[in-house]
Amino acid sequence: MTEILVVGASIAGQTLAYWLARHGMRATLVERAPRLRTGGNGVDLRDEATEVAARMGILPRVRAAAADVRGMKFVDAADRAVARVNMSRNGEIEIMRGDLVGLLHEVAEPEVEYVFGDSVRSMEEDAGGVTVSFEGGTTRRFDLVVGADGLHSSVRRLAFGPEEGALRHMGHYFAFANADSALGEDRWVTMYNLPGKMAGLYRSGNHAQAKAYFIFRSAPLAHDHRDAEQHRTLLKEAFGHETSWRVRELLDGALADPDFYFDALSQVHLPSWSSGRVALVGDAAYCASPASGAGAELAVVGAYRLAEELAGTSDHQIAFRRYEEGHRELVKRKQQIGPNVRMMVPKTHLGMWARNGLALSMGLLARSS
Ligand SMILES: Cc1cc2nc3c(=O)[nH]c(=O)nc-3n(C[C@H](O)[C@H](O)[C@H](O)COP(=O)(O)OP(=O)(O)OC[C@H]3O[C@@H](n4cnc5c(N)ncnc54)[C@H](O)[C@@H]3O)c2cc1C
Repeated sequence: MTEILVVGASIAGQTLAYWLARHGMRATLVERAPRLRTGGNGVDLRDEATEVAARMGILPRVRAAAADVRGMKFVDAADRAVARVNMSRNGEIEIMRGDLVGLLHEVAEPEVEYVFGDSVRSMEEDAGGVTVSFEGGTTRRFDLVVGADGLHSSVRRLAFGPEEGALRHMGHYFAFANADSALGEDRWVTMYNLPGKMAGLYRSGNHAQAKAYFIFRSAPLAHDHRDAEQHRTLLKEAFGHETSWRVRELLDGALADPDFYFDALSQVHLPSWSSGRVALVGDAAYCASPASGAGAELAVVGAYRLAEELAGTSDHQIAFRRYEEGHRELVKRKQQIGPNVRMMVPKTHLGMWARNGLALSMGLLARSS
């Protein structure tokens, strides 16, 4: 039986491990965190990703847990909505990231070996397989290894070299945190802009916990993605002197939140998603960034395709090539995030005015049609 190590138990990793097991392969999932990481805001499933969820038997529960957000509203400093954009769903389902991670765990757990609190220290490949040394001190042998360990993938670093070669800085930094749930309007994403910055609130109809988020434009900063204290300092530098709207309140809450999450808005671009017996899936291979609204979709569809291709041939090189050929086009489309970023974070007052005018006319059009 083919033995596959999948590194990272989130959306890509759990989907992949589930389908590998369904195709008769043995999947071991190793997750660095001591338990599932359930933080984050809403993520979207649409088109083929929704079909994959249906084939996994979780679609009714995904729908039941859907975030129930009506749309986005742009507010002024006095918290008045200057424009609203209703979200036209067209079959798309928004679900809190943690809920999706939990549902995937429910179906994968009976089929898959989970190892929490450990990670890969080194990998040595030979003609017959890969010998993996774990940080916890054990050594095991696998036929293949798949990195599903996110934007700052360790598997990618070990098999493809330093992450600087893969990451593309998209000119912004972002942060998410829990917020005072009395703030914001139920079922609306609220965005408040200053030139090159946005502070916002996310209130889903199905979840009591409000979420705060921040985005700001910046050239690359000397930034260590593991250093939470430094992240707090950088966010404070970007927003600490802003007193308008609710920025101070949201910032104070975010800085005190242990689940605070900060990173550069980055994408992953690689000429190939595999090297020998090691492949990558999800953000590790082709992160499109949270501004794409497509991270979960790319992860679910990519994982499903990779498992299908591995099931279709005993030659992993052919499978890896077919997975890539089948998935590149979707990735390329979803990595085009320029319009989303310009809409969320206009650079100037004029840009904000133009965006609000456009949003207003879209709202009026929607009302009259
Ligand atoms: C805490 C968190 C919050 C997020 N919030 C949002 C959000 O609000 N909106 C949004 O659009 N996207 C968010 N994302 C990113 C989003 O989950 C992905 O874009 C997308 O769903 C693809 O998922 P993935 O499984 O490829 O990667 P991820 O969801 O990033 O998962 C990677 C997994 O690998 C684990 N891992 C990392 N390094 C190692 C290692 N060396 N060894 C073992 N395990 C490792 C991580 O702990 C994590 O569980 C978030 C990611 C995380 C981790």
